[in-house]
Amino acid sequence: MGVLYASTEMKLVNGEAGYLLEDVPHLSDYIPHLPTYPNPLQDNPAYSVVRQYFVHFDDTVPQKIVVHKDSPRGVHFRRAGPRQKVYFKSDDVHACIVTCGGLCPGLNTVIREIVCGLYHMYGTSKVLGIDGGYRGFYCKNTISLTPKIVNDIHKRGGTILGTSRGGHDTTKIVDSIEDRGINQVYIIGGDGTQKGAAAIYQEIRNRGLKVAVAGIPKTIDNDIPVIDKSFGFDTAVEEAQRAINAAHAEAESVENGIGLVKLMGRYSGFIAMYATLASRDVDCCLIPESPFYLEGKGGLFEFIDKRLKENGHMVIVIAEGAGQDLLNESLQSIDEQDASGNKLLKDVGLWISQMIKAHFAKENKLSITLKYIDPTYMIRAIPSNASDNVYCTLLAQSAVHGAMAGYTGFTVGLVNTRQTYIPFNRIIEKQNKVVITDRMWARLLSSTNQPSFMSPKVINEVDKEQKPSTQL
Ligand SMILES: Nc1ncnc2c1ncn2[C@@H]1O[C@H](COP(=O)(O)OP(=O)(O)OP(=O)(O)O)[C@@H](O)[C@H]1O
Ligand SMILES: O=P(O)(O)OC[C@H]1O[C@](O)(CO)[C@@H](O)[C@@H]1O
Ligand SMILES: [Mg+2]
Repeated sequence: MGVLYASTEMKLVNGEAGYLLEDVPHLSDYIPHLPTYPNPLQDNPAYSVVRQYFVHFDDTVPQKIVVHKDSPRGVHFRRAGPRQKVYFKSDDVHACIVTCGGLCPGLNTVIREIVCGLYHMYGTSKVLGIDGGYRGFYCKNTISLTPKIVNDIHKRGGTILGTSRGGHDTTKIVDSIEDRGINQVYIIGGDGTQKGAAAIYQEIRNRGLKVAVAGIPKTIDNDIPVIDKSFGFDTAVEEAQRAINAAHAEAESVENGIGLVKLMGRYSGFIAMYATLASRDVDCCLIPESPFYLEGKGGLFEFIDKRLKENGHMVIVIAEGAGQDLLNESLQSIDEQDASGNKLLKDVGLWISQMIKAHFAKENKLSITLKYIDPTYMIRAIPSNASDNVYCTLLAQSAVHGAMAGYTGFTVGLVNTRQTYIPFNRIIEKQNKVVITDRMWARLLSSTNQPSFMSPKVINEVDKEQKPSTQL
């Protein structure tokens, strides 16, 4: 195998038959002669029964699992898990955990399992919670975290540490890490947070500090690339069913009833798409990736008219980022941003409700009853469900194993159902989006029987722009 360092950030390892490992940085890449220690897990009775508990140094996971007989082996990521040797003595570990960005089911579970993993698996006893996101590093007091303190936090929604947008000041954050003597930093957050984590890792490396930086990707939007799915997504989709059920009951119970549900998803329509596929009561799903129009032949109004005539009621699910171009045209408003620089969206649910009502009221076309349900924050402020709880536990443990083994500048994530370490660069280079020329969107169209609202010419253009997304 040949090792290729394309830059200080990318660590590529070439192998035979087109094998490529997109490796993660290691503390020993920039600090020579680091001592190693036997992994304390080898004496842990809980794990002693497992044959080959430690992950082999050469274990990697392929990004693509569908291959042809002569395909190159392609991109691989380092398999996550405990290593035979660790780079920190248990007593020397001084870890911290921070949560940033919007809420997501499972945040507290990840916090709990990092703390318990560090204490119970590695015998460490110094873990700090950073209060209120990135700015908490330099303008707030820290919170001491012990297994007792975090014992039942996984049953609560939100984050016990608090969170925020904006306030990322790399120099001040790394000064604070250095001043406090922190040597493992666990950063839980979405795409913006992972960009911030990459900047912190780079500054730590520039200063030559023995500090491991591990990212744990969180977002209900599922807009983080490479990974199979982000934690909290399943819980959010499940909770969205309650809103869709309510919309369906309301619509079904009156003549020409329309139930309209707006779901989160700023740039990616995964929640709307999966909630629609799961429910089977939805007649039309609108997402940011699939443009649509209202008036005229093949437009949304024509479809509503048709469905009401066929069924007497209908349910529409709209992602909050859908149709923003139409909304901006119609309201002629200016763009606003939140503290992190994310575009602040107009309420497309309210707008489209008004447009639909106005359309059918015009010339007394049809008497409709429209109920608009906006469960926005309800789907993300809840505790994680059972499957997300298990997922969060594995992610947290993988992050702890990785940092203890001296890896840094990585995000943990599931790739083809295996826990892996992915370099920050790959995680932050683009956003994961629904690819509307993929099979999944076709499945949705065939389940709702809605039109694609797009001409073949537009589909071709979209095809050129979009590459296949991460499979869920
Ligand atoms: N390019 C960047 N460089 C450094 N820090 C960033 C960058 N983008 C965002 N951040 C910081 O990351 C934190 C979270 O970012 P953001 O508000 O975009 O949420 P997020 O992590 O993307 O989560 P979500 O969008 O899912 O709620 C903020 O404190 C923000 O200042
Ligand atoms: O209102 P807030 O907290 O800024 O967050 C809203 C955004 O956060 C997300 O939930 C992602 O975390 C998006 O779906 C949504 O657009
Ligand atoms: Mg984001």
